[in-house]
Amino acid sequence: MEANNSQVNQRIATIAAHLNPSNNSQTVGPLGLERRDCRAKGGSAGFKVAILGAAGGIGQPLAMLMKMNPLVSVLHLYDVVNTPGVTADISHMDTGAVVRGFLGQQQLEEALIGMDLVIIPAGVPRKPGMTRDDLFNINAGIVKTLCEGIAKCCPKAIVNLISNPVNSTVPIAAEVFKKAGTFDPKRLLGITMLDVVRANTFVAEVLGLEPREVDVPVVGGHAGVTILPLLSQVKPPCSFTPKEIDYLTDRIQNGGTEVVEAKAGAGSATLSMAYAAVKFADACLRGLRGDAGIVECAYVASHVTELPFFASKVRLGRSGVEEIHPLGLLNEYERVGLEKAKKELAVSIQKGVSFVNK
Ligand SMILES: NC(=O)c1ccc[n+]([C@@H]2O[C@H](COP(=O)([O-])OP(=O)(O)OC[C@H]3O[C@@H](n4cnc5c(N)ncnc54)[C@H](O)[C@@H]3O)[C@@H](O)[C@H]2O)c1
Ligand SMILES: O=C(O)C[C@H](O)C(=O)O
Repeated sequence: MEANNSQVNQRIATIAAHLNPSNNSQTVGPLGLERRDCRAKGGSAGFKVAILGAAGGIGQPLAMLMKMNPLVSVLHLYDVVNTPGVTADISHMDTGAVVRGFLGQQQLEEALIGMDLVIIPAGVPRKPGMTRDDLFNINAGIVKTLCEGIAKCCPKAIVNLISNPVNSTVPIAAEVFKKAGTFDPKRLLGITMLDVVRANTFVAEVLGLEPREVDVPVVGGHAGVTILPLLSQVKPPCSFTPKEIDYLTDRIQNGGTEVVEAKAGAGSATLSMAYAAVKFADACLRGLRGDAGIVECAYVASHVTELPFFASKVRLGRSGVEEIHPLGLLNEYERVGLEKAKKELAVSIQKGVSFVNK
């Protein structure tokens, strides 16, 4: 039976009310039901994940991919702009996760309460000619504020920190958590997965292999010479000529700059970063679920070197980082690279620590 005009108008009005971006709290749904209640009925068992910076270049595709992840039951999208639109859009995807949007500082705490995993891509990206460290002045404060919220509202959450400069923002987060008395080194992970994703891609290209068959450990940090691919430890085992090693090391270390220059002022890697972030977040969630043998590279509080933070392979489990793998045997080329990486990392770490304790 076809609906008459007034029924159609009524339905349109209901849908419009449902989508009204000014109603940011998004509680009233069709049929007068609490939107969260009616949505939650279709929700799946799983983990609660918040994305901070969800309306950005990384945040949007990251939110879309996390909405597709069957391990996620609740997805909170927080940003200082545009979350009502992004939330309305993503919430129409017919996957299990219940999506809720939060806009502005006054809704940060609500966005964080009860979260199992918090992913942070909030902050400004590079433009051509800038280093990641040039982002410090803006992003340090953003990360500090967001981490204060995490310490208060979900101190047990696993934190995946994407905002640059990662080499300094992870120490900032650690200092904030230490001040709040909530620091758990197992639960704070700086995301260096994009370096691994790039390394797998570039190495596969050189070897003529399918990238998903390739596993390249990338250790150190996430900027320039601190990005140290261990080409002697590539799986499947293989060898490279000195020229190939120079080419691959340079391309992996400068992959971010390659994208920044290609985007010519329109930002840095967003799509490949969202892919890498989801790959890493999924590994964290599988670890939380209790899956065995989940090993990925991340920048964490570490005793692998004399530095307090270092990226290396870590085993993920129910409590986050359950084991930090040693670097293994390095060749001379990698030992020289390691010394350069440590020198730069020490400065970046100290800069982050001093920012919080100034
Ligand atoms: N770790 C990595 O491998 C990696 C890779 C790519 C980019 N990044 C970094 O990720 C960050 C984000 O990059 P992008 O391309 O998505 O930038 P973007 O500008 O497109 O998006 C950033 C988002 O953060 C939001 N934001 C700003 N201040 C905020 C605050 N106080 N609270 C919450 N949200 C806030 C902005 O509104 C924006 O929506 C940059 O710092 C970039 O350098 C890291
Ligand atoms: O290069 C950047 O500024 C963004 C990111 O760190 C990347 O590696 O792509």
